Amino acid sequence: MPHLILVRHGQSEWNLEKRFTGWVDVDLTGQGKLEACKSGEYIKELKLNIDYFYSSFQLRAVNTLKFIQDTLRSNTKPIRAWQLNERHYGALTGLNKNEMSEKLGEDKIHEFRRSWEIKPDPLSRNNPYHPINIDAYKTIPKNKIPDTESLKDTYERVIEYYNSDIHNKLLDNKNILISAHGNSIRALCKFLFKLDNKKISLLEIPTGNPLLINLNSKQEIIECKYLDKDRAKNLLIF
Ligand SMILES: O=C(O)[C@@H](CO)OP(=O)(O)O
Repeated sequence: MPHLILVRHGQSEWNLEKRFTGWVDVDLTGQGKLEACKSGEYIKELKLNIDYFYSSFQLRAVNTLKFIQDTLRSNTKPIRAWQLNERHYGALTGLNKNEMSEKLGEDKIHEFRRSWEIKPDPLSRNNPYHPINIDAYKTIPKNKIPDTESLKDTYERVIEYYNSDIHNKLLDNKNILISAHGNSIRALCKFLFKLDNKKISLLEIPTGNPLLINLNSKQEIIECKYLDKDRAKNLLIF
């Protein structure tokens, strides 16, 4: 019976500052590092052998995975996939979420954040926050780098990657851990739990709280739970 563990990175510097982050490569805060170590402890208690460790290209997910692997004393080389990156927030990138709610109204900002197809205006390629100007993304083909994304766009790249690289390993009974982001994990959950557009708009993913998904050999989900139960009340809507 294969296991899939999804972890959203620990609190980032811009989570703390409540800024739209997307592909900007910010690191973890002190609290985020603690959340990552705690995630490692919870995963260790499962006494599972994890065959593959994945992260996005982004520092906050890469470092969360490092803390987890250190806690597990695992030397397995992680696989980094840019397709697991956070949703690109376009022209909202870097702006403060509260200030933007005051300016454009809470409903509008909620629509940008949680609707399925609506996307912010594109971010100019001259903007220093644009991924083409960020070193960590140098190896990604330029024509694959978005200027803005809806959750639907994020879903398309995440699920294409999942189907081509991860699905077969689960079929082969391998245990997999993915360290990624709020919206790339929401995309995966929409696919795995067959959530409709209404349900996915209600799904929030907590930082540093591993979601354990147990599958059967046909890849049907038989159980799913957050490992930090105290921080998971009212969270699951699957
Ligand atoms: O800013 C972001 O990149 C994401 C995740 O932190 O935010 P939101 O929850 O608004 O989608």
